[in-house]
Amino acid sequence: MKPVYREVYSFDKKCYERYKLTEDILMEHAAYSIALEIYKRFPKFSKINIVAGPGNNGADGITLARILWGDYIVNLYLPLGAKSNMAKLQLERFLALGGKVKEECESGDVIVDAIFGSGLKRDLDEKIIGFISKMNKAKAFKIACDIPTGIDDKGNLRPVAFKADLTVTMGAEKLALYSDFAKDYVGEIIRADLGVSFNKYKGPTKYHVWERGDLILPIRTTQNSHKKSYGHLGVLAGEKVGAAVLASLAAFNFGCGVVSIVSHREDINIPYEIMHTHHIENFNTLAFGMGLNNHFDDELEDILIFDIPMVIDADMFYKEIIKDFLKKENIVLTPHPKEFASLLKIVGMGEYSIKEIQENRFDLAEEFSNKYPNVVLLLKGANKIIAYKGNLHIDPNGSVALAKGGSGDVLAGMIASLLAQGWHPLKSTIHASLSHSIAGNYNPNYALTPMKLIERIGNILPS
Ligand SMILES: NC(=O)C1=CN([C@@H]2O[C@H](COP(=O)(O)OP(=O)(O)OC[C@H]3O[C@@H](n4cnc5c(N)ncnc54)[C@H](O)[C@@H]3O)[C@@H](O)[C@H]2O)[C@@H](O)CC1
Ligand SMILES: Nc1ncnc2c1ncn2[C@@H]1O[C@H](COP(=O)(O)OP(=O)(O)O)[C@@H](O)[C@H]1O
Ligand SMILES: [K+]
Repeated sequence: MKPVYREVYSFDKKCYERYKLTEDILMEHAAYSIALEIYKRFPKFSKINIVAGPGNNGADGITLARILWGDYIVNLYLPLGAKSNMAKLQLERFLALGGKVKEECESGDVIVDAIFGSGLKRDLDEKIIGFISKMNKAKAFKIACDIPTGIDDKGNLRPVAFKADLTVTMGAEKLALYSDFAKDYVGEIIRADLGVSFNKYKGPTKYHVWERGDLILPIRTTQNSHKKSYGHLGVLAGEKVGAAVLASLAAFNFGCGVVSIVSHREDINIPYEIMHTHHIENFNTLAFGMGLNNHFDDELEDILIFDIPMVIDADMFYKEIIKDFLKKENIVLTPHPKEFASLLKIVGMGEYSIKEIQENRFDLAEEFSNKYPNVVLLLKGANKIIAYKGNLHIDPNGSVALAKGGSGDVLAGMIASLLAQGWHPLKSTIHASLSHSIAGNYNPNYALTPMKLIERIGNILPS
């Protein structure tokens, strides 16, 4: 689990004011950390093209050009000139070394984007958009300095961005690097220290990114136990029974001792290992909403009274009664952006389009969590956001292979499985999400189906 931050200016300030470092020292470390990646990956005299902007992101790029000069063929471009004091100083140093600023773009082995970093304020203009488009088309290894140019502090594209293979981010990782939009642009992310240990640089944060190595699986440790030691989950089946079947099978494969489908219909086919009942009783956990439509509408008041953990999904986010479930403890909500829009409307937090939800995912998840601190919210997407007590936990480990009907039903079943096995709602949600993401990394990425995903839950190796 690694901390991420909305901004790092306050940490840079701490370096200057408390630790007596200078801008020059920080910048030297920033540029040197990119140089190290180039030294590691490319032989001497490879051709390195560096496009530097007018501010301190550009100054990092110019510093890099000076460090590499003599060891590599360095082409430095300054399409907007050098404007900040540091950019001007770094340019003087580069020129003193015999470096030259190029006018016309050449092909190369590496392109470094140091146009804009954390200072991006508005949409890029046509000239820069043209530049970025050329850089993106070039056949070279692409490195972004701090953050790919065009991605703003919320992680949105303004309106295009540099498509990096590697982002070397300065000081601490920024939350913006983990937006759904940024996922196709950041490439591998490496954090650079700026002259003091990360432990001295960083501060407290509400934002954390979870990695594969953090995964905890529900490995059984007690031989003297029986099926009910691992919980009895009830999954409500409504109009689309398949959704409940997928959730049930996922829960069963993820360790839940007994799983039952509750349905008022007789004519449904249920896999042999899943039980079928008509009544909601004897469960220690419930999952419902997936494929439900209006089935069980008359029973939702009664379900409210049960004092057991619940995973609430899909169709439930369109019903007014959802407000009452939010007052309970041990509730996990798993909306996708459209369902989240409906939920926000019902609870009076505003009317948002799906686009607006996606552009404000972090803010809205945090706001919701502050309003409903008892509830765990998992907002689905390319990078899942899990919000609890105003903190955001981000799972960026999933892949586009999961973009298939039924993936979400599997996820709901997996969370419910861990709840049924007695785990805390936040822990259940984080580790079910990580497992779902890891199991969902499938090659070829168009061919994953929910049934294959369920099968793969059993093949995740403990880390
Ligand atoms: N202490 C620090 O501040 C450090 C900063 N560093 C680097 O400095 C960067 C931040 O530097 P700055 O604050 O100077 O910001 P940037 O260099 O990211 O951008 C600021 C400049 O770009 C212009 N600008 C912003 N948006 C624009 C747009 N859409 N079109 C045209 N011009 C636009 C601004 O007017 C300003 O001139 C970081 O991303 C990092 O790379 C590192 O060297 C480490 C230390
Ligand atoms: N591009 C993607 N990258 C990573 N994960 C994705 C992507 N698209 C979808 N997912 C994940 O797949 C699941 C899809 O859920 P959902 O849309 O509710 O599907 P369904 O309702 O059909 O089961 C979510 O967990 C989501 O985070
Ligand atoms: K950049």
